[in-house]
Amino acid sequence: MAVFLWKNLFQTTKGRTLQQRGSSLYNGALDYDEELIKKKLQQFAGGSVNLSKEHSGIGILTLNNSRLMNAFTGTMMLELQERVTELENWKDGKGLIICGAGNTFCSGSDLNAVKAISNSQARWDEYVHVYAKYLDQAYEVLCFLYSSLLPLISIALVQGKALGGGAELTTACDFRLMTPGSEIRFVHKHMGLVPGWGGAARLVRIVGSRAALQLLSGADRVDPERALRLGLSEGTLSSSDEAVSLEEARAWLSQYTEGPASVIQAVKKVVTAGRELPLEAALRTEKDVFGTVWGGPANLEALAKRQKHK
Ligand SMILES: CCCC(=O)SCCNC(=O)CCNC(=O)[C@H](O)C(C)(C)COP(=O)(O)OP(=O)(O)OC[C@H]1O[C@@H](n2cnc3c(N)ncnc32)[C@H](O)[C@@H]1OP(=O)(O)O
Repeated sequence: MAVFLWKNLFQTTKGRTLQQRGSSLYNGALDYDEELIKKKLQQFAGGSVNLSKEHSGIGILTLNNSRLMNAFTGTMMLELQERVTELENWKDGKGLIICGAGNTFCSGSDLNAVKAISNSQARWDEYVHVYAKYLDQAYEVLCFLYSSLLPLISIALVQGKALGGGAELTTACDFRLMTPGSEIRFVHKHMGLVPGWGGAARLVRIVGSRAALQLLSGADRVDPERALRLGLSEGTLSSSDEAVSLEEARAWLSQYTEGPASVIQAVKKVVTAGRELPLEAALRTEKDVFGTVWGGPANLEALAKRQKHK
């Protein structure tokens, strides 16, 4: 499965940046013009995805669609891709916190968009392609977030509710921190669905297949205590206040992002390779990444200081 996910991801990403990857997983005989599909996604407008890049090397990505509990519209999907591309090109970046505005995380895909697409007078093949693009966009960006191609240590700061695709988004981060009273819930079964943004495969890696099966087949509400027990969350923050919890998440992440960006990014790359690649390829990647830091400025500085580790 790991090999499949990795191959699948890299068949579409190898040698290309997120920005350059225009083609859809669903491209086939009924190939639609990308610009046309983009225009169609733009018809499902609303909300925004905001990025602030802090001097500390931590980026804060905020989903902002308070009217719909931060559900993902078509334009938010497009914006998410743009913001992640910006993060990909951020040389000083070390960490990322993903959170929702209005003190709730994300309620998944915009059900209005899904309904509008299926009710439209569009031809069936056009419907399939627009819907596929919507799904594809989310799937690809979340796979990218989870991969070593974006070498930032990431946290999902779960306040309020993370439902459906919102729960899937939390699994695309390295860590999850939850505020008191918050919940992660894979509600897909109740919608007649299964995860489609890569959330099931990642959940299995995080909590194991038995717990994942329970969470998906029961559409269980996972509160901070259960998430901690399952290893789905790293910790419960002390406050559910929006600003205070963000500050706490920042402080938590800073423990791991202290130091030069080149070294932190290299750490993330070797761990991600170990998580996703077959052993032989992971070992080779590690050797290659080592070569990028060995004799580098941080290494030379440490040698000059005669660093002791007492
Ligand atoms: C592969 C991806 C699969 C998916 O993501 S499928 C989508 C999964 N998500 C859902 O089914 C969420 C359905 N919504 C809910 O359960 C509840 O609205 C929710 C999030 C628990 C919030 O409950 P409350 O706090 O009582 O607030 P509320 O229901 O009055 O919601 C406020 C307004 O937000 C809307 N909303 C919430 N989630 C939405 C969504 N995903 N798409 C579109 N609209 C959504 C909701 O309809 C309501 O709008 P309005 O005030 O009725 O106009």
